[in-house]
Amino acid sequence: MLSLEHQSAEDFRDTPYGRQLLAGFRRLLFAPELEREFRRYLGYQARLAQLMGACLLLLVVGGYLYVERRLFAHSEPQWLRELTLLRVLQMAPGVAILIMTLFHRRIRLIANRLFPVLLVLVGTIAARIDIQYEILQPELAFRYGAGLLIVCSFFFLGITFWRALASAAAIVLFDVMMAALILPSNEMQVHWISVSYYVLLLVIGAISRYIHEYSQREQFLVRKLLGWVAQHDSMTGLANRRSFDTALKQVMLQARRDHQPLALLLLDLDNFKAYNDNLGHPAGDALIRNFSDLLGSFSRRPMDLAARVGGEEFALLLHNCDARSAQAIAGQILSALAERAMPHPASPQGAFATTSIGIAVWKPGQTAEQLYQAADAALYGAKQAGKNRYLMS
Ligand SMILES: Nc1nc2c(ncn2[C@@H]2O[C@H](COP(=O)(O)OP(=O)(O)OP(=O)(O)O)[C@@H](O)[C@H]2O)c(=O)[nH]1
Repeated sequence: MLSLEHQSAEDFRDTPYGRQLLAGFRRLLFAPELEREFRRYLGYQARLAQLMGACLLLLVVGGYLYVERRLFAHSEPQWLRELTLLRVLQMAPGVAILIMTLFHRRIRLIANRLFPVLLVLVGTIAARIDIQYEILQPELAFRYGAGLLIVCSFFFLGITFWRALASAAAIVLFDVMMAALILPSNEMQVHWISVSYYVLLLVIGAISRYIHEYSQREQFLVRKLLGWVAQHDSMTGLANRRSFDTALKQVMLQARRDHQPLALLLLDLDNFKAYNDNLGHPAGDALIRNFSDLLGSFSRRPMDLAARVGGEEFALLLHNCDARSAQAIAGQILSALAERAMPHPASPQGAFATTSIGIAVWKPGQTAEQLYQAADAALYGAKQAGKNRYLMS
């Protein structure tokens, strides 16, 4: 990794993406939550490759089937019947993949788990056909189909390196087992040449896929980090004004749909200019971070949001929260800040840093702007009434 990138990751160690970039992922495995997210991303990214892979499989196997039926029509009817059945069985997963990739997202997610199994099935059938060709030794033989599928397992299905490796290894293993069962021992010795070829393809495929997936994972983390940066305030890690505005609209829609109350708290640190003037700007920054940390702990449920909406101005959006609960939470915030006892030598309100809070509860028909204005008016009222308190609109 470049030193500049390393530096950026260091700056974002508070995010799961930054932490993962710093921790590294040489084993091609993220922390569990991130790993799930990455696999979903990989599945969606690979949709086109999966469609192409399925079409290719149908085309190649269909072509083989056509030519084989013409070539062997007169010589080995029993083998031909078997071969036709095996080829049709090989085409079935291709059709299944085609159908599943065209379906809804959730079905595709389930389908992604099935792909390694289907691949092993197609590969094992290919190995079985190859062994039969070894026995019959016809003039023209479409052999090493299993080798082709070993390589394909690393590139077409959008499955992780480890799953692809396990699938490819399973194909080789099944091939060895079938050959040991079917071939006489003198022919088995020759078959080891095929096996060594499969192993070589497996190693080449695995190395290329490892390098490819490593850079895919890096890109994924950097993309996620960029998304995070666009939505968060860099100093505090809270949501920024832009993502707050978006979330407010979304949560309001949800509240309207569910007929649930929604509360907005606007918070402004008291006498912050005097704090800066007295203790210096870096100390002011530290107070902002400390307060953000406190406020973040009050955004506990998935649809709640704590944001820094201005210099020393914050917002707390509380889903399914009525006026009584909102006031109780505002009271808790004031107490928690008092408990932290952060000295404020220039505050007329006392020895420690305090905040004022304006509360507004959404009323049906109210727009996001109107709700914000109501909370802002309440905040102004709290300041006018002597600060270090909350006021309902
Ligand atoms: N250290 C620091 N100061 C900031 C930051 N953003 C804004 N400020 C300062 O915050 C101060 C806000 O001052 P005012 O708007 O007058 O508010 P106040 O002094 O808190 O007065 P009241 O709100 O009435 O209690 C200004 O001096 C800004 O320079 C920041 O990121 N870091």
